[in-house]
Amino acid sequence: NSHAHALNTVMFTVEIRQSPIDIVPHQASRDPNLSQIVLNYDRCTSINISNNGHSVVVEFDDTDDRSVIQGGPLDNPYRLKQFHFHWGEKGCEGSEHTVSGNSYASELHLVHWNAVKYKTFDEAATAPDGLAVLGIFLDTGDDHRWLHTITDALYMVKFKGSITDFKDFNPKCLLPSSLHYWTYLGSLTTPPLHESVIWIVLKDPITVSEKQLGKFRMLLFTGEEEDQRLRMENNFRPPQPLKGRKVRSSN
Ligand SMILES: CCc1cc2c(cc1OS(N)(=O)=O)CC[C@@H]1[C@@H]2CC[C@]2(C)[C@@H](O)CC[C@@H]12
Ligand SMILES: [Zn+2]
Repeated sequence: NSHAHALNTVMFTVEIRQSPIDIVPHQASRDPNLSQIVLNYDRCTSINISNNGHSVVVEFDDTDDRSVIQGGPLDNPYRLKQFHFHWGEKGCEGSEHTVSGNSYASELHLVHWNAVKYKTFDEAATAPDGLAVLGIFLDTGDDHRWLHTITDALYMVKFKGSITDFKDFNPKCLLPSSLHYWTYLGSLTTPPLHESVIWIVLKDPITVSEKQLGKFRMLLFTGEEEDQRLRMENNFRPPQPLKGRKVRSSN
């Protein structure tokens, strides 16, 4: 009958490489073939900052290879497209990846795409080697010297759907001192959860103050026209099953 027919045409996607994950350092394998990652952000061009209803996003001009990440697990340079953050409602949780079960207060994702193999970001976002996301943990402590450039702009993008110019910001100022990393094959952490991300998670966090982090929590999930005002917080996905994947560690 039609019901049985409908059932056997339903597509089931098998999810085997979902993100984030809990990273257990002593279970990660040191791979001598893993070179250091190289970030060429010196000619990067930020364009705007926006609230997409999930996070606050800074977008870059990705029409050429002016800002790329390469080396490490990557076979070719990947172009910087955007960065965004995930955070909690209180300091003890907010990151997406955890380390031996421990969360950080926030996590920064620098998103790059494989413009050598794919024509557009959206096409790359559905390919198994399409995206490379550099994850950086944020710890709470002293003020971060450069984060104010971003937190001072957040009041301009309070509502979902708001966007404003954000020029000449170089994300190099958000990197920790060491580029040691863990790497594994994973996915987007929000729907449609495409399994298209080579994750590179830096071992060392950067430090920001509670005051600076608090400014992210004044953003809203909701738009200006909506009567409900939902504070943007806890926009992180919990760790997903490893399903036999290997996490590799840089030297
Ligand atoms: C990696 C950063 C990123 C990209 C995308 C999402 C989420 C993302 O953040 S995360 N945390 O790095 O996974 C969810 C929406 C996705 C987008 C990639 C491009 C799309 C798949 C579009 O084609 C349609 C929906 C889009
Ligand atoms: Zn993210």
